[in-house]
Amino acid sequence: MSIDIFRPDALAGKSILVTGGGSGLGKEISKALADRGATVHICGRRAQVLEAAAREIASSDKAKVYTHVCDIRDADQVDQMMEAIWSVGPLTGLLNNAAANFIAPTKELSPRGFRAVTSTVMDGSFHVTLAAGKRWIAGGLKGSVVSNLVTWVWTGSAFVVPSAMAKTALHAMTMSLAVEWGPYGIRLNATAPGPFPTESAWEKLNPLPDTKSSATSADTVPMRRFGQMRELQSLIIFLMSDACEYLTGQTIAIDGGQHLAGPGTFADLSVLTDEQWKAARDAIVKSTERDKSQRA
Ligand SMILES: CCCCCCC/C=C/C(=O)SCCNC(=O)CCNC(=O)[C@H](O)C(C)(C)COP(=O)(O)OP(=O)(O)OC[C@H]1O[C@@H](n2cnc3c(N)ncnc32)[C@H](O)[C@@H]1OP(=O)(O)O
Ligand SMILES: NC(=O)C1=CN([C@@H]2O[C@H](COP(=O)(O)OP(=O)(O)OC[C@H]3O[C@@H](n4cnc5c(N)ncnc54)[C@H](OP(=O)(O)O)[C@@H]3O)[C@@H](O)[C@H]2O)C=CC1
Repeated sequence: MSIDIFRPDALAGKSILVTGGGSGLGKEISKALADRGATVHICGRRAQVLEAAAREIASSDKAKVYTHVCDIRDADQVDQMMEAIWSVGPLTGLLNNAAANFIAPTKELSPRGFRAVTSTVMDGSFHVTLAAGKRWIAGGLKGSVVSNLVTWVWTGSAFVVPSAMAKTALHAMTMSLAVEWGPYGIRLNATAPGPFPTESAWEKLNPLPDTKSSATSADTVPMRRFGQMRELQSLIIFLMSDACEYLTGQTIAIDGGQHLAGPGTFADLSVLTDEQWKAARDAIVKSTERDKSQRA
């Protein structure tokens, strides 16, 4: 049966775990999944944050939202959470969204600082993916894993090296398990969002107003704006739905073209006026005419 992802009940019958669903992008995406009819499980380390988020997510009487206090860095805690979820009903989808990050010169990072980020992003997301995947395989169930990554999986990024490394590891996990688990009907895809300002990320990545990086600025995005939550919500609904089950192993950038507009391209020329473009053309024609005049 084909699924229309624009239907309000496109995710009816789905049960989806959103890690880090208590705040930021995870909370907004959870709202959209619940709105489309999915049962939503959210996890994080702060009970009060999760409870407050659950009240927001369950805005309609029909929505079912479950909260789980779980530190995804701890594989035993993850397993206990999965047991609790499966006692309600099996998941059909997992959004690896929980993350840790901060800007820092790499030479100043302590081993604990490095692990604070990588153990959450890489180890934590792996623990959750494995805990869901082995239950799907044992039960003969299909599943969809989506991971919120970042465009640094293609470009790398200075000053957030543990995050860039750990997200790139998840990009490799997405491609690798898409192949290994494809025969079981388990799909793995990922998103690579550009800047979608959230309170927590901006506090950690943009702590000083006068040292704003182009990474967290709209000016360098070809579309000249930040991402809008509904755009990321639509992409995740699509990836979690049954609309396009042949799609697996892909990391999809949703960044207004930001990562393609790097300093090694001519992206900065988008500020040129028509007059400047005409002057540039005239100068190029002059150069070409000189070359031609020197040919035999
Ligand atoms: C291209 C588009 C632009 C936007 C792209 C955005 C891409 C990705 C964004 C994100 O992922 S944003 C997510 C932001 N959210 C979070 O980080 C939430 C979770 N964060 C935390 O829990 C903390 O911030 C934490 C520091 C990451 C971890 O906390 P934890 O309690 O586990 O650790 P601590 O004991 O506090 O510290 C451990 C260790 O880390 C060192 N450290 C902490 N902050 C810094 C810093 N700013 N610089 C250098 N080192 C730091 C700390 O000193 C500890 O090390 P030791 O001193 O004990 O050796
Ligand atoms: N905002 C943006 O512009 C972009 C964000 N992204 C990605 O999107 C995702 C969400 O980012 P954003 O909403 O901005 O960030 P937030 O900081 O708001 O969200 C991170 C969430 O992860 C949870 N979390 C952190 N550590 C753990 C842990 N050990 N166990 C369980 N939960 C944990 C936090 O809850 P708690 O502290 O209670 O545990 C929090 O709810 C991240 O993966 C980020 O890398 C990617 C590109 C751009």
